[in-house]
Amino acid sequence: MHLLWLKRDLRIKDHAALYHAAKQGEPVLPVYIVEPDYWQQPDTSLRHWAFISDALTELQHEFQKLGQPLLVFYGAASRVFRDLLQQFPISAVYSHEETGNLWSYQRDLAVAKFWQERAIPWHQYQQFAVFRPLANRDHWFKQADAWLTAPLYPTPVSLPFICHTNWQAPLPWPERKIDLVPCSQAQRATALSSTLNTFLQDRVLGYRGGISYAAKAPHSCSRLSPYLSYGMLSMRALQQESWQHRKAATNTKQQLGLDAFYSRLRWHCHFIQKLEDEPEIEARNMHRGFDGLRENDFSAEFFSAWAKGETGYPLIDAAMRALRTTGWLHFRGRAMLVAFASYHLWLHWRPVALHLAQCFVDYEPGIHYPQIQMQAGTTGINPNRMYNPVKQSLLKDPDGRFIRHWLPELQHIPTSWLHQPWLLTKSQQQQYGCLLGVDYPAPIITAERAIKLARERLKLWLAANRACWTEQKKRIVKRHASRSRPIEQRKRVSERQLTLFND
Ligand SMILES: Cc1cc2nc3c(=O)[nH]c(=O)nc-3n(C[C@H](O)[C@H](O)[C@H](O)COP(=O)(O)OP(=O)(O)OC[C@H]3O[C@@H](n4cnc5c(N)ncnc54)[C@H](O)[C@@H]3O)c2cc1C
Repeated sequence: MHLLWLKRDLRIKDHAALYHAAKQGEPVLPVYIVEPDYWQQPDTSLRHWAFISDALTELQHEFQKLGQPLLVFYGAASRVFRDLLQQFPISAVYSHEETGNLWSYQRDLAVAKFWQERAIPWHQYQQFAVFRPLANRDHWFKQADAWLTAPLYPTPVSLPFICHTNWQAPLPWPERKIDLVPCSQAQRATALSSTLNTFLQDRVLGYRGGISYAAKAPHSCSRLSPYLSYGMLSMRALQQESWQHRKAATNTKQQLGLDAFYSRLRWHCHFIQKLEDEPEIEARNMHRGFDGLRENDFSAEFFSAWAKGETGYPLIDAAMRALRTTGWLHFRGRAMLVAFASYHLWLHWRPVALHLAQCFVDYEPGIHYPQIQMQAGTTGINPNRMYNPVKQSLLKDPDGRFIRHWLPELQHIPTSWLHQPWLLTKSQQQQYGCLLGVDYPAPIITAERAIKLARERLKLWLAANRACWTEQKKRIVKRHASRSRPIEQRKRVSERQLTLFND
């Protein structure tokens, strides 16, 4: 009998591990494990669980139709496997490779040892264009193309029955000592097909012009991230389906939208490959030359204001409060929150990353940590993007729709003052029903002064640490930078990530 271990791959379509486990007609036992230790990690939250538990319910319907229901166990993976071995004649284990957090990396090492000691093979398959191991990035684009355009894995038509299921919805919630307040408007796992269909058929028309505008983004973006993060949707299947739509598209807006979407999808695997190649970047600066830069300056007061959406900068606060309520934020909003925390507030990226990881329903470690480091300026290969919070506000929420929605206390302030409410006189504040420091915070820092200070700090730091700089940078480019041709064939090496901001 084959054991199918489901992790962040909660689907049956284009499922390499299921396909291989079932292809000889051998009985397959599908198992999901809720690991209590995992749910104590500081980058997890019950928002993730709310989505996963619905996804498991959906998946159960699929497995029941195939003939063998899904089993769910609570406990440490090795302990669950030990118990299963006593009940079932398991001859091999099948799963997808997981590029998770440091905890799941260590867990997988322990699990590998467990099966090895029992001489039971554990077959792991790629679920993204992420290669294990990858010597360097010279040929990654080509390899990724080949992988993403390869045929999808067929789904078995049926599975031999082994045993009845051991659970029914709703599954018990894992325990967590401290957690965020629940997310009242989160995306649901049950909405996958409507999200995908409305996007490809209609919402993609607004993708190109809408994804960076705070008020338009929730509708214009695909909103497929949580389905990709927990593997309800296969990345390869999505790429191929969107490509088919692109080929059939006759409307220019639709073509441009699908082109932009298709290129964004590419960044998914590109970023996950970074964490796969260097799992330590979850906790350490990608460029070690930045070690020590911000560690000793952490302000708990600034962090708390930022994390609650109470900095006094309307666009920043609206973005954080939207995220806390919905569990989602568009790319530009995420980048801006990290940049503001890193440069204006001079906070180290690690606590910032953990807070956001808990907030995002779509938390995907492989995208999250490399993106956080990029926005915090610790990769050594990306430009420092210090967003001006007022300029961004005027550009990306010009009529203040997003700000007014998420900061109702600013509702009656005219648009001309909305982006900088601190410029209102006392009597204007009274007139518009919003007293600064009472109804809405006064700015916790002065943006211009904070950025000047950040620039000076960086300049001094770079001057003092120049010696180790170039060697480190070369190492990072070789290991992590995207390129369509090998380094030797290029005149100038630059991170193509820049294209992410051309919208
Ligand atoms: C600091 C920071 C942290 C982030 N953390 C996460 C995370 O934990 N999980 C996550 O899925 N995304 C993360 N992103 C990337 C991006 O913001 C989200 O993928 C996107 O906003 C999700 O919404 P969507 O599915 O509607 O995106 P769309 O614009 O519709 O894009 C479709 C898909 O392409 C991929 N994608 C899009 N943009 C990027 C990008 N810049 N980098 C990598 N992949 C991308 C995602 O899989 C996304 O679902 C982060 C970005 C930043 C700046």
